[in-house]
Amino acid sequence: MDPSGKKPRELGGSLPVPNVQDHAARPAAELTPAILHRYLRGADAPVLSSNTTIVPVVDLARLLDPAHADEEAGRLRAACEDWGFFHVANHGVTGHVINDVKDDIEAFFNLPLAEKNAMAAQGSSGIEGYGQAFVVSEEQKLDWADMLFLATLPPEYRSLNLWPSKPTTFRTSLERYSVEVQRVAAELLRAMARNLGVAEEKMTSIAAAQTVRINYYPPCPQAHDQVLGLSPHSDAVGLTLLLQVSPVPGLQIRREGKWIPVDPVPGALVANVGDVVEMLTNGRYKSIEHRAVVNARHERVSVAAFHSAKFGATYGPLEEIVGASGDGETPRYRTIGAEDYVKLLLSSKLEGKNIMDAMKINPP
Ligand SMILES: O=C(O)CCC(=O)C(=O)O
Ligand SMILES: [Fe+2]
Repeated sequence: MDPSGKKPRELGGSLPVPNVQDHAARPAAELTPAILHRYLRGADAPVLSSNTTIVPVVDLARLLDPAHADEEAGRLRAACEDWGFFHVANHGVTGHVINDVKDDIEAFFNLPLAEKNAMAAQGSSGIEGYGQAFVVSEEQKLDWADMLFLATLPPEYRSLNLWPSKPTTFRTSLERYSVEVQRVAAELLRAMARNLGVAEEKMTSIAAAQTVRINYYPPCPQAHDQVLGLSPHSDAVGLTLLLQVSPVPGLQIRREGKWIPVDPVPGALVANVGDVVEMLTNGRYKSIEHRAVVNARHERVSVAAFHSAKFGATYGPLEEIVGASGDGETPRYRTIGAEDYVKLLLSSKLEGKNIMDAMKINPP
């Protein structure tokens, strides 16, 4: 553990891969079988259509209103225990802040490739910047997406050299959005702490740091049903808040062996419990596997804001849940320093719940 709590440098990196937006922009004939092969996967579990299963909605304004807080907290508890995913309505992030960040993201991805590549992640120096993360072998199937991954909070964790300076408003728009979303995360975590009967700080501390992953999924006219925009994974963080920038569906969650679409709800964010909350709650709240599919004709953009503790913290089942001297539930996860946890994450392929499997002890 780094007692200074500073952001460590060499945490691990990702292998360089082709730019997907560039592939998609070229004439179809240039996308040869040899190129496409790196993206093609086999068939998977069936997808339920969105009108058969309804993902829960938590209304943040009601959660913060004493007249409705208890009822809404019950909804939040059920969503965390049973789903791990929910829409957040009335989150209070203004349309203005959201539209600005949307416009600036669109303008960034419309820049010529060379200008975007100037923000590219630098080899093994981390996974921040423009490109693709979590590519650890040449054999691994690739995702049909490019991304811009940036540490946003606290400000001292930022690598500003990788923050686009074009469009000129990008940095201020992203900063404003990131602060607002961190507030939403902290409010949700505070309500979760009350539901769990643990000290608020134990949960809100996992919104102290934030990274943002902006996913750009180009259309995939060939074999889009055999290609994924983002491989199945669970988020290795505390709490994720996702903005589905485009009206195009793509996000799916794994539930009872099926993939369920979580289609964009105008004005709402999508929240999901991450692996760290699963560990802290000793498995009461589950971090659910999810993926993104691609569309044959339409591009799709999403912005995931990941919240976690600052470096220097440790992650493990909370004392209030497992007891200080083994008098509570049996701990089902080991305890690990936040820095070692990030190293474990960055040395792994993005695949299912592999990080959680590495953290499990005492299976039930
Ligand atoms: O694009 C999406 O809807 C999912 C993004 C996601 O799961 C992630 O960035 O971790
Ligand atoms: Fe995710």
